[in-house]
Amino acid sequence: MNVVIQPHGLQGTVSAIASKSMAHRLLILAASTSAIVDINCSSTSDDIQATIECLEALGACITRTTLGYRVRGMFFASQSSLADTKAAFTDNSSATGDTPVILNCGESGSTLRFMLPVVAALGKHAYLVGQGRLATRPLEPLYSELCAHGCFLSEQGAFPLEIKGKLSGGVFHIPGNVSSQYISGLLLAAGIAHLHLEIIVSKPFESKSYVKMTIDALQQFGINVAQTQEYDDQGQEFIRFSVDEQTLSLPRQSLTVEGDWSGAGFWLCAAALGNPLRMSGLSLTSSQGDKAILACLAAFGARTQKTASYIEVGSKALRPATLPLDDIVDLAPPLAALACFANGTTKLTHASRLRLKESDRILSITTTLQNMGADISSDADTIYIHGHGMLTGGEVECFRDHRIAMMATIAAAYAQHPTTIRGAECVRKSYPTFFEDFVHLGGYLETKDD
Ligand SMILES: O=C(O)C1=C[C@@H](OP(=O)(O)O)[C@@H](O)[C@H](O)C1
Ligand SMILES: C=C(OP(=O)(O)O)C(=O)O
Repeated sequence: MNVVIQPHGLQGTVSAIASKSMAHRLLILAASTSAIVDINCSSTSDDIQATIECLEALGACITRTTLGYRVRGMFFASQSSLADTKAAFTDNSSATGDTPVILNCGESGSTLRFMLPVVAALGKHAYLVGQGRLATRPLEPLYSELCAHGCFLSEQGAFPLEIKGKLSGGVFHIPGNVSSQYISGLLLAAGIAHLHLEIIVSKPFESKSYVKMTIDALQQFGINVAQTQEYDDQGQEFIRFSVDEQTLSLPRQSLTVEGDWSGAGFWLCAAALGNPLRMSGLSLTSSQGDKAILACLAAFGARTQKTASYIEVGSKALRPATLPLDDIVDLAPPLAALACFANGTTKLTHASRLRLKESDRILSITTTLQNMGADISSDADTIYIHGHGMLTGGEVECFRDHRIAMMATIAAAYAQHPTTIRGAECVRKSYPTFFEDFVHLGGYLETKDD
């Protein structure tokens, strides 16, 4: 799908979609019980759907309800005591059977990096497949650590990726600067398989709030994760996450997937460019690191107002900012778009892991915004946006990357001339209703076939 955006400011109120990061975690945990768990989740996406399909292939049954999802855990048996997930795990021979299952992770890095340890925890034999850039996104050292702890995996870098064996507990070493999803996946696996597991995470530890989200999700299922800060023999600091052998317990009531700060970042940055815009459904006490968008907007000089029921952002004269991305990597696209409209040089630092996403996002951000008239450059770890208070508009590709399509759209609404965005359907990965919300906020859009 190609869309043509005419310059026209956005205004009004929009509700946040559900956090796909939290949806993955709660769905995986609910699916690993012997019970039925209701999860309130106001929206879905291709990535959430990929996780659901993998969990169904592993034996869970997940149906869409008016409020979200009803999950019947993979160890559910009508006669079983709902609380006794551990016994179900041990007794259910089909859970450790050797008949391979095929798990399609779509383009979702989270799904792949969570499913590998989860499948290993279940002792299942599986072939994981996926699309787009997923096969070549890094798996090291999760891959080697799984191999060192009882699993066999086929060669990495291509699909299908076979995994078999049963994950054993022990100590796992993960550097903190490749993907926090390795740590989250292992913690989920420990909760599911009642393992004693320790993860030593070396510094720098980036995207750490995503691990906090995992710990919060596990806590909702009664699993506690201890976290300590320690020093090795050379005096180097590291973080140790430890999980004892614990059994998943069932939440007493239905769970709720909170609003998504990462997707909200696009609308909140747009609000700093023109008319005030309000967002509902976002929690200020969320563990999502991307709630730091409000601090980033303040650094640009935008006006932000927080109330119990909504967040409002309004424009003021924008100034450039220097912002480290290490804990807010998914906010790079909207922040880069916003910086084009400030006068002066914005630096988005600690950006190197952007190269490991659905596209090489340092390349896709700079190319896309350049094609819309931006003065932008990069080196290995920083994006420099030399803002001139305007963009011209133009014609751009999305690199099959949802966050690039959404970045181009908000930038286009405030550019001087129309912008054609090619391949805009990729927003489905995280935010299928993005263009509906854009139109609801007053955006001018035409769809155009090739
Ligand atoms: O755990 C998660 O839900 C995510 C972790 C982050 O990835 P990395 O830790 O690989 O940077 C983030 O970019 C991704 O969109 C979602
Ligand atoms: C990188 C992302 O997700 P994932 O790693 O799950 O593919 C994203 O949503 O921007």
